[in-house]
Amino acid sequence: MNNHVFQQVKQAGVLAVLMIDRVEHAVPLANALLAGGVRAMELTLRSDAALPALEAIRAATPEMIVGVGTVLTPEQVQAAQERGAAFLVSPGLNPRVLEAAAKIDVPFAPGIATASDIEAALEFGCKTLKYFPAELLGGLPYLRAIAAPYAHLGLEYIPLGGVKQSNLAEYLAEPLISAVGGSWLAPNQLLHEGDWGQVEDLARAAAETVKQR
Ligand SMILES: O=C(O)C(=O)C[C@H](O)[C@H](O)COP(=O)(O)O
Repeated sequence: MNNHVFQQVKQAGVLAVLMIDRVEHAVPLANALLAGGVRAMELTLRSDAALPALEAIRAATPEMIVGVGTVLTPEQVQAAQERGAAFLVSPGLNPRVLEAAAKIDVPFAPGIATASDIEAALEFGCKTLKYFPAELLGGLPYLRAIAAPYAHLGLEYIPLGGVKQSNLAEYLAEPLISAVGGSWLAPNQLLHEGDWGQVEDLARAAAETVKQR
């Protein structure tokens, strides 16, 4: 599977995970993240606004790397790719969905929580995997344990779920970690209040931590 976009996500270091329910929030939000130094984001398909938001962000801020998350069906793979998603992510691993992504060569990071999940992902050539829900599964000690047998394969992981500014540096210091994702960068409350200044501040703090990597 086509994995080069994940090298760009790795360089970005952090991935802002967003639940956008109003398309008009999309561009100011992307601008605030970029102003703070965060240049990768994932729009989750949990609302109808996600795909129109993707189009709006791509048109207004081409420098932002925009992926789509919560991709649960082959139809969603197609729809996200048609609108220009740079990469796709899912909470779990669905072979039908991965097959659809492989067919059209769109980079996909499936969710993994066990060694069996990692092996299923390998079947589809995925090299960057989403470790979800990272903190509840046991954080880095658990990831190191399940990743160890596959160390020679060069897999990299994006932890999501319970990661925030306070544990960001710890995750980024681990060589298995490609980039770190989470919703802490753009909490729903700030979106609803349109507090883009605060989003920019959160992004700046995260970007500073990435620089010290
Ligand atoms: O549905 C998906 O595809 C997702 O990406 C889910 C997110 O990974 C988590 O919701 C992020 O977890 P928090 O940062 O703890 O809020």
